[in-house]
Order: sequence, then structure tokens, then C-alpha cells
Amino acid sequence: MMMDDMAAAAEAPAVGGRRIGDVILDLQNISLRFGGVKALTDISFNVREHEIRSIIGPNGAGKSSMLNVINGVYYPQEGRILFRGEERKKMEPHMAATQGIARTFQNIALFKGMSVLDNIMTGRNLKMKCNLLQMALYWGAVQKEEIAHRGKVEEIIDFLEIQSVRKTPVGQLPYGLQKRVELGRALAAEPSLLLLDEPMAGMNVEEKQDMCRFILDVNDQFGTTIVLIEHDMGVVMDISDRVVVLDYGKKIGDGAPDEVRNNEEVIRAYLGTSH
Ligand SMILES: Nc1ncnc2c1ncn2[C@@H]1O[C@H](COP(=O)(O)OP(=O)(O)OP(=O)(O)O)[C@@H](O)[C@H]1O
Repeated sequence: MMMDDMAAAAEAPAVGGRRIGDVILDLQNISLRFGGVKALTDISFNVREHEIRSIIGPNGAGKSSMLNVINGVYYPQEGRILFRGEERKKMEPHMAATQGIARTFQNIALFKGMSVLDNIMTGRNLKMKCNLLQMALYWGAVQKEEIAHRGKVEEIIDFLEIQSVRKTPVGQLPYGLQKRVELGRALAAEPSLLLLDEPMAGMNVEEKQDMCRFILDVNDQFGTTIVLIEHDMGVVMDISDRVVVLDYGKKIGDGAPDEVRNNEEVIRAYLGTSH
């Protein structure tokens, strides 16, 4: 092994069978304000390729705001964002999607009257090449493309073990399965960075276990980097490679689950809260 490779290997720990790679997202001194409200103050942390990186903190700590900064929904007043080494200038959410960043939401955002399959298909929109004119002129090509996309969607349906409900309107499914469909829609975009906003909120123990397994499988089998907001500490400590802790918009902890668990400031922030 060359010296450079050895240095890189030392920096990039192997977790399970996975190799954590280079930094792909680097957030430097991010501050975000809404009028007089300081949602985020001088926050820096990074995300490495293939890792599961969790953001935790009490209510109102700034977790969703941080996810929205990563996603390009909010642009911070201060700080730098580097994605794959390139500094990000002002951007729109669809630009994040074209860069390979997908997300799920705290509250399910699916078309309730549409089937599971069609909902997941909406996640392929960006991948579709045919425009309206081509649709009118080259029906054969459009059909071919549609078949390819459906194939991909069927793969995701198999992966998430929801074959039996593929034609069911999403609104008729139990909550846990709806959350799984939402994950499927995000996966349909074949993201390299997947942002999950409380994927286990409101789930029972069994549903949480299933969701944990799927998150780990996505990370493992597709190599997807995952940034996760989650309130369930057991889950966070179990599945994360590294955890960043926010409190009142400030970073109070950052590191491996064990480090964070034993951090005095983190323990103090959580005392007296329901988390
Ligand atoms: N669009 C907005 N306009 C004004 N204030 C906002 C907006 N979004 C968030 N805030 C404020 O920013 C702060 C951080 O909120 P944020 O939703 O990011 O916290 P959170 O950690 O995700 O909380 P929760 O766990 O309750 O979802 C809060 O004081 C919140 O009221």
C-alpha cells in the first residue's frame, strides 16, 4: 500500500463491510436566520461518502432547517457549502435533485389517491428524457423509456418488499407502509445522498425495525450516503456512523455514537426533554 493510500485508509474507517469514503458534503460556519430568529448559528460539520450521518437535538434545535440548507430550500446568510469539492452558489431545490440529492419529509408527502407504483414513479421524473414534443412525435421511444423506468420502479418495490400493495392507493395503507413508499419514491431518483427527515416518527416498534433494516440495506447495497434526522435515540445510536448534535441552533456535539452519548453538554441538553 502506498503512503497516501495508508493515510486515506486511516482516515476512512470501515464500518461493517462498508468503506467510509472522502468528504462529499462540507458545511462550513453556516448561519441561517428567519427575521430575528436564529435557526442556525455558525455550524460546521461534514458528511463522508457511504456514511450514515445523523442530526439530533431537542425540538426547535434547527435540525429541519439544516436539512433544508443541504437540500437547497434555504440559503444561509453566512457560511460555505461544498458538495463534492465544489462550492455551492445560490441554488433551488430542483438543483439539489439534479446533483443526486433526494429527501423524504417529516409529514408524508405522497399522492394519497395514487397507487404505490405511480407514487414511486413520480420519483423518476428527473430521469425521464422525453419532453412533451418528443412524446407527441415519437411514441415508440416514449414507450420504451416508460418501460425502462417501470422496471427500475419494480426493482425498488421488490427491494422494499411492497409487491403485494403495488396497485393499492397509498392513502389506504397503514402509516408505516406509507413511510416506506416515501422512501421508495426518494430511491427512485437513484440519489447518491439521501436526506431522511424523521423516517421513523409515529411508527410502532416493528415498523421501526423494518425501516432501520431498509435504511441499512439502502446504505449497504446501493452505497447511498444518508443524512438522517431522528428522535429515537436507540435507533440513532444503533445505525449511525457519526452523529451531530444541535441545540438552540448551535452545534454542541459531533462524533461517533459513543462519543456523543458521553458528551456532558449533550447529556445536559437532553435532561428534562422528552427525547
Ligand atoms: N420558515 C421559518 N420561518 C421562521 N422561523 C422558522 C422557520 N423554520 C424554522 N424556524 C425556526 O427556526 C428554529 C429551528 O427550527 P427547526 O424546525 O429547524 O427545528 P427542529 O430541530 O427541526 O425542530 P423539530 O424537532 O420540532 O422539528 C425554530 O425556532 C423555528 O421556529
